[in-house]
Amino acid sequence: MKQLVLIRHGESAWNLENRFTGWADVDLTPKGAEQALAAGANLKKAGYEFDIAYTSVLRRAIRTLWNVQDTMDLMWLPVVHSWRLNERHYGALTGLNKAETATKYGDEQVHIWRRSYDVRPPLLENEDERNPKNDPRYSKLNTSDIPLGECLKDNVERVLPLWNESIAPALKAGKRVLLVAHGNSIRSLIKYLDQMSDEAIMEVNVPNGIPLVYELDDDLKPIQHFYLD
Ligand SMILES: O=C(O)[C@@H](CO)OP(=O)(O)O
Repeated sequence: MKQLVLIRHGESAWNLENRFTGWADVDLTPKGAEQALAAGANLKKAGYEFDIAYTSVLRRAIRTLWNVQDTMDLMWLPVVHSWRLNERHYGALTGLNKAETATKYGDEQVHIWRRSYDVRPPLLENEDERNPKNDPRYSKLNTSDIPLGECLKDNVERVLPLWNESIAPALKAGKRVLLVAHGNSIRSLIKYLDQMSDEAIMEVNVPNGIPLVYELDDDLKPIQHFYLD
């Protein structure tokens, strides 16, 4: 049996302020940091061990991983940081308050932006200071890989190369994998693993800081999955 544990980062400052976050690099709240410590404690208590960890290049996921590693006495664990695990890029909505945006554009429009599979949010202008090309951590990416706004479909297409080229081979080699990422990058993996329809995946909400354990067979087909709460 192959073991994959997915954790969405703990509560972030913009989760608390109800703002569209995407690639904005906001930190955890004190509650989010506690959620991450509790996730590590629960994994340790249940006897989980890991050989490698994957996370995004955003601090709310990285700090969540650090807290899990610290609690589990696994600070030595090899860690792969990949932009492919970043949250879905929220385009021009990044930083706006979700409730205020719903008042301005209507609940239905905001629901489409948040939960339709293949409708992108309004894109960033190329010159916008929030364009990831201005951020050194993305300087080595091809311009065509740098998003100005993504729907979940785009996120799935971004995550799968990392799955195919690195995560799946690690699992097949018997490594126990811990992956700490974001609501939509984890949704992308769940959709792929459980072969969910474009509609069904949009109903899945991944809670902050609760380990989601996947037990996989040798072909990486899920045997079962459950939250470790
Ligand atoms: O703001 C975001 O980046 C995400 C996750 O918090 O929000 P949503 O629930 O709309 O996917």
